[in-house]
Amino acid sequence: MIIDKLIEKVDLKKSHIVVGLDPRIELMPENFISKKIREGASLSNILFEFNKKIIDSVYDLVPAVKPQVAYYEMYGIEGMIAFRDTIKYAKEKGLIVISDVKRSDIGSTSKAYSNAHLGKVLFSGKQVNDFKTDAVTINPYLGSDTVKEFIEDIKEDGGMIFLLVKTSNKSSGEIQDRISNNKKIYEYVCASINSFADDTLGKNNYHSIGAVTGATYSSELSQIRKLIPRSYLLVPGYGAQGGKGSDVVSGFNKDGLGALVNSSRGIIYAFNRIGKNIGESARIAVKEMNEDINLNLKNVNKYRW
Ligand SMILES: O=c1ccn([C@@H]2O[C@H](COP(=O)(O)O)[C@@H](O)[C@H]2O)c(=O)[nH]1
Repeated sequence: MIIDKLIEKVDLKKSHIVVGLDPRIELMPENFISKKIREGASLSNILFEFNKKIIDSVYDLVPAVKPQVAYYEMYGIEGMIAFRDTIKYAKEKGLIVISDVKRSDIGSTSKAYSNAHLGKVLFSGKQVNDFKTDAVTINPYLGSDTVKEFIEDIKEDGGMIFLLVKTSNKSSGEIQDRISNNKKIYEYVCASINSFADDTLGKNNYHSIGAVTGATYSSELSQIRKLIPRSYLLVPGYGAQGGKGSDVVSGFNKDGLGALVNSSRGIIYAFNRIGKNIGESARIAVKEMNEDINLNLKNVNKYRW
């Protein structure tokens, strides 16, 4: 099961970090782009090579990466080729890949999304779902029938899903924090996560249905931790959105596990701050982030190693 492989890698690398792979041409160093253009590289190759530099520099330090599909879709077919190649390469380097696709739709269409990212699609005997990954993010606000389609696939194939619970953006409370029958809307999502989780418990006592909860809402993170104790939390919002190590510790359990903290811009564009090349800067930024999180976990007696 991916949840157990993930925990194995967390332990091996002593890291709770997910590196976000959100490539944007206009944020890449100019000399990198112009060299690639001179060499005749395609757009997909430029995007992939940028990600490859990051992956090659951090794969031994972190358990997982998270490509956000929007940064590939925006570049059309070329972007999606880079998305496919990035997933494949990251897996080859032993990383868990969480595709941030935030999918869901009516049941039959959810099934198609699930097939695309977690299942198996065959044509003429050949597997054609190029974007097959380890885990995906899901928007649960369409209701349980949409989520169940993904759960069928993870039960069959061992993958993971992370349901949006309390997102990191400024206005996430407009709907997610609304109260109905004395409960916030996101608390209903937590209850549904517990009810979906049957038969997905791994050997480390965490199940395969996780939740996305932003580092920018530390007290909600702490509450959500208690509401869904056996779920892994995917925690974006560290770094560029202002989240710090001290904000994310409430997302961890006493066993020192239970949360994966994502940073995208703070790592992949760290060359702006650190001044070394793309890869070296990303590596330094990951080491700093790891230290920050692990030190804060030690301070609250949740350091595992
Ligand atoms: O609530 C959410 C859900 C997803 N995200 C995604 O995480 C990264 C964050 O990037 P940074 O550059 O570290 O801010 C990005 O892909 C978002 O789409 C999130 O931020 N909040």
